[in-house]
Amino acid sequence: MPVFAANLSMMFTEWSFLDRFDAAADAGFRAVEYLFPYEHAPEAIAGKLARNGLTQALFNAPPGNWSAGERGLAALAGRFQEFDAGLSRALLYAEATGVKRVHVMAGIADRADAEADARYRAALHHAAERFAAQGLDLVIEPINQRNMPGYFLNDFAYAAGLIGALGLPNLKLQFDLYHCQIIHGDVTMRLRALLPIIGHVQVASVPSRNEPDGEELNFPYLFGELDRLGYEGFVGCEYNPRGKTLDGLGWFKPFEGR
Ligand SMILES: O=C(O)[C@@H](O)C(=O)CO
Ligand SMILES: [Mg+2]
Repeated sequence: MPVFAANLSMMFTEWSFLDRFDAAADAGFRAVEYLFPYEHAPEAIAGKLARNGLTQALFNAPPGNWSAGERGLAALAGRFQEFDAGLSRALLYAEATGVKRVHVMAGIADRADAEADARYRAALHHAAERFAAQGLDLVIEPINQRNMPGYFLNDFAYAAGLIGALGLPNLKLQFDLYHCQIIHGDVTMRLRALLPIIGHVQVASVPSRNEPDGEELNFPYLFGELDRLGYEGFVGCEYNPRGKTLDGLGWFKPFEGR
């Protein structure tokens, strides 16, 4: 059965960020993920993980100025120094939390722009080498244009081609079923084809991005498919609860404590 990681940027937001760790553990989660840890001291987060017996499944490297609309720096011109400083910051939190994979975002840029493409490849190469030295995977995630207009990495085939072309053993795909269904559909066949390069999975129902319990996707089938494929990584629960987080955990009952 999949090992689910509660996404603390979206779930348990009734609690303050640091209290979300306790709430997730009390609800039966054994792992957590979130977008960004950087407003909190690494030791504070490490303490919460340890006290609750939680595994840190994933977080994102600093994305630039998020509140100003930036969504990563890897493909952007003139931002390499800031990008690299962000990697150092992520590595600090990786060491404290024991996380084994970090999501590096591309940024808002035109994928048809050959210079942006070259910058993105060079930045990923650099970041993957820095991460490898600390035993970490670097994951990249195709994101749909409805949620993130103008985001550079907006296609699963392009991401897979890039991972293949760079040939870096620790560069992997973050396969968010929600984005895959919106961008392409045919989720099961893509999971099957891309399994060898998948480093992390995330889920939410489509189109609402609420609990993974229905709408366009058949989650019991997809969770079973991850098992049949032998996927051994985490499945991040990156959804906005319809109401209170705890009231929406019916879908999770069969997996509690795993
Ligand atoms: O799917 C998403 O949006 C996230 O996984 C992310 O990392 C960027 O928002
Ligand atoms: Mg995602």
